[in-house]
Amino acid sequence: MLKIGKYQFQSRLFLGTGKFSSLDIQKQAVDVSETEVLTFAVRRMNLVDPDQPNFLEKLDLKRYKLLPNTAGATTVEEAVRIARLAKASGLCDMIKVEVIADTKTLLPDPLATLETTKLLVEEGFTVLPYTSDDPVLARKLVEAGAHAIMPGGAPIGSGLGLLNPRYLEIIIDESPVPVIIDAGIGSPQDVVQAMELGADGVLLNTAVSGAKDPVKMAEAMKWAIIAGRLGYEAGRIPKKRYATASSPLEGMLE
Ligand SMILES: CC(=O)[C@@H](O)[C@H](O)COP(=O)(O)O
Repeated sequence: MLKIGKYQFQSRLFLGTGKFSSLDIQKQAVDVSETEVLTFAVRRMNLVDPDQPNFLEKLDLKRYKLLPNTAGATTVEEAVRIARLAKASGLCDMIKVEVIADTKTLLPDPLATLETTKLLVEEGFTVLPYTSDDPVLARKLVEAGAHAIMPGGAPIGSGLGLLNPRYLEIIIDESPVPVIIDAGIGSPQDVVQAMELGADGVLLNTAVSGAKDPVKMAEAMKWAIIAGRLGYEAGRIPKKRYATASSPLEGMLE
C-alpha cells in the first residue's frame, strides 16, 4: 500500500494523460494500466466551464485520484497561481509542483521548486514536487514538508531511462516520504529498475502515449511495476565476479 499524505493507493503506477493519438486510446490505456492516479496540466483544462469538451472527457474521473500539475510554470508565482486554481476548481488538494527552468531541457528550477513547495505546504496542499536527481535538494524538499518527492529519471519525454541510478538510490535510501520516479522512462525495463532500486512508484506518460501500441505498453508498465516491486521486496542476490555452481556437489549422498 502506497501512502502519500492522507491518500492511499494499491497501484504504484502514476500515469500522465497527454499526447495520446486519440481519447479512445487514452481511455483504453488508462483502463488497462489499472493506475489510480492521473496527472494532467491544469493549463490544458477548461476550468471556467467544466462542461466544455476537454481531453479527459472519456475517462470516468470519479475512479481516479487526480494529480493536477503546474506544467508551463516557470516562476514561483505562476506555479502557486495554477495550484490555487486547481484546488479552487475542486480537482484535488494534491498538486505536482513542476517549475521548469528552460524549454530545451525541461529540467526543474531547483530554487523555484523549493520555494513553491514551501508556500503550498503552508497553504495545506498535498505537495509532490518534480525535482532533479540531486539528493541534497531532495532532502531540502522533504524538510520543506513535501508529502512525496518526484526525482526525474531523465528529461521529460526523452525516454532515456534512469540516467543516474546511484543518486536516485541515495534519494530513496534517505527519504522518509515516498519517492516516485518521474519522467524520462522509455520502456518497462526502466520501470523495473526504478522499482528494484526501492522507488515507491513511477510516473510516466510518453513511454505509453508514444508507443506503437499504447494500450499494450500500458499493460506492460503495470506488470513492470508489480515485477519490480516484488523483486525489491524479495531482495536480489549479491553480484559476484566468479561463478558459483547452481547444483553444488558437496553434501550429496553417496
Ligand atoms: C505528465 C507529466 O507530468 C510529465 O511532465 C511527466 O514528467 C512525464 O514525463 P514522461 O513523458 O517523460 O514520462
